[in-house]
Amino acid sequence: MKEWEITDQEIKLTEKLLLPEGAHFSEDAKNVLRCWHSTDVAACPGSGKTTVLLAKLKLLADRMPFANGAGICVLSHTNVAVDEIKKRLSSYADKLLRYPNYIGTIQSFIDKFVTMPYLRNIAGQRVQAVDDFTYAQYVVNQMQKHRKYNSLNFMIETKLKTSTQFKTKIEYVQRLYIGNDGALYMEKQKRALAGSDKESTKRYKEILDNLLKKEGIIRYKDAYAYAKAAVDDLSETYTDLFSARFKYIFIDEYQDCDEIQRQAMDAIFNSTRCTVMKIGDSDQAIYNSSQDRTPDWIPQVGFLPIMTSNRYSQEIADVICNLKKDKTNIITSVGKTGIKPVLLVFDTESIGKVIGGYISVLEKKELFDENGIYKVIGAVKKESLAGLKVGDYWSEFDASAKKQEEYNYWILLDGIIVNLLEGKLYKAEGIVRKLLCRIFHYTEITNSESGKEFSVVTIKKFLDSEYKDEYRQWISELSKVRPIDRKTIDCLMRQRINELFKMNGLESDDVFKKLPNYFLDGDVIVDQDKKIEKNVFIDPLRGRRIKFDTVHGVKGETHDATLYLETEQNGASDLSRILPYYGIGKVKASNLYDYSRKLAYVGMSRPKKLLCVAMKGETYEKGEKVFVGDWEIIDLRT
Ligand SMILES: Nc1ncnc2c1ncn2[C@@H]1O[C@H](COP(=O)(O)OP(=O)(O)OP(=O)(O)O)[C@@H](O)[C@H]1O
Repeated sequence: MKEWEITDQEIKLTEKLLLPEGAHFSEDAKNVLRCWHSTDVAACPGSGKTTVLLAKLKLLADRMPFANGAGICVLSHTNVAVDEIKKRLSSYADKLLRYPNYIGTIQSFIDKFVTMPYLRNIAGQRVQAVDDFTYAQYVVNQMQKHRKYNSLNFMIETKLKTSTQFKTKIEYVQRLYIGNDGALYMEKQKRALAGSDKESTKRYKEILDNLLKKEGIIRYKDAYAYAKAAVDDLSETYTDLFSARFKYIFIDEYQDCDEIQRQAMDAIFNSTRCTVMKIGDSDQAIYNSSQDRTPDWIPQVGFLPIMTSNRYSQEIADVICNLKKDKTNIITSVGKTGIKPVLLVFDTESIGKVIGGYISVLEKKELFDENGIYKVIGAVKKESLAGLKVGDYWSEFDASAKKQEEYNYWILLDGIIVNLLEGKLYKAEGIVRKLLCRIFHYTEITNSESGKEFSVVTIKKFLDSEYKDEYRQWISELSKVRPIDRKTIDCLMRQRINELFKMNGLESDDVFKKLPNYFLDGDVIVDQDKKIEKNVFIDPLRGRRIKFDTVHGVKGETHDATLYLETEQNGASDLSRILPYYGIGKVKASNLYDYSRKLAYVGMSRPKKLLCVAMKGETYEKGEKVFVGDWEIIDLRT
């Protein structure tokens, strides 16, 4: 790899392009900018990791094209890299986003270049991953079609007779799986249903094998296991191609990679032949669930640190550093501002005052920039979960808010195409249901059972009871149709949607004629910043736009002010679970403690100017002494 020489003048130009007026890169950030060999970069929230990555991309873009047609590869967990390039490096976007460069998500990269080629090789055809239900339908079909599966069929029927949990064979089959020991298991049961050498187990495996080789389908749940096998199967000749095509590889948010993703990255990219830079912060690993056992990322010896945070004040840094695993101090370039973090203490009677309390604090601290970013965030939003959640603080919060892309046919269609190309039929099918929900909405067809509009969940039940075979056939066709492009998929979708309406006697003419123009507008470009304005509270005092979101939703963002809401999961609150990191009580065995610590660390490190935390009275009373001095306490109970 070439160790590029970066002049001071170039750094100055990059600062001008990417940093706020008059700001400079710190010395440790400059070290990263000047480093062109493989290394890990570890840094705290707000240290400018994303900005440094963009700066490196700009420096590389200035040097493109590279010798031998080589390119760069930028991987992350969301498409944020692409969005940031478009927003902050717009004049370089064309150059950076085109071949031979690859910028996208880690999972798509692995699916596209590792898992799917492996499966295609085994199956001799393109493979699609389907949902559990569809897969079980295929399994049951096979069992009933061929006599050799009689013993397996008989075993399942016998078990089903005594089962109180399952009513149908499909429900039962959905829960079957082959364990690591090769035996046949039922989910959540410790004892195998049949050992690995038993006839029914062998036949079950045979069906899975047939479905892969003859039908070209796998269950998406099993894709992970296939990825594992695919990584082990990678040949040197194949990985050599990657080292030749990509000379500079940046893996952002590396802490969020799971075991397989880490193995895949190491197997694909040879860090002695190309520059592999892993950038991350192990304290911000929240992408994998609290059940995930992937060990924390430990940056390799000789890693480059970026120690100074450019986002928040020293007062905020001093209260969040206890949430770091090593609890070391965070130095800030902003220094002390005189604004302490604010704790809003409430109880059941006063929970309704929390948002008003936040607005009063914004007012008191004179934060009323009309372009300011004011957010309210919490870890738990799901309405079906018991316990405190974001919606309890604001009754109009909609946990299922739709994105703008759901309001345009072509964007939904492109989603179907992308997922089919990646072999994710189960995701494509989910989008087909979204699309049907929109069309039912515009044609004013509601669910006759409830009288309400269909949701992606209720429409599944409806399709299943009214059009089971037709819908299955439709989805199966989607997985087989070629080529997978706009024209073909559009044609198939229009035909099937019209058939569905005709069958139901809902519409005899072309239903697309009834859809609004904006829904069918082919020129819509989704702007991530202009998602439908759901979950925005317009404050009546100054008209500030206060956006409600989850902690996951604001990862990587910078706000002017953030209100972090206490929420509950599995019978306890996230804030009570972080008290031990401040010396109150002990960290218990549950992974939820460490997960809550990281969630709070990510959420509370978003604001530039003001951090507010809404805490229940009982949690506050347990940890009262922690807050004395460092926090301004506002008791809403009085
Ligand atoms: N050297 C700098 N001087 C001043 N401001 C900076 C500097 N570097 C970055 N910033 C600003 O600091 C904020 C945080 O930067 P950035 O989002 O790149 O940090 P990050 O390390 O990626 O954060 P996180 O880990 O929390 O996602 C942004 O508003 C950015 O514009």
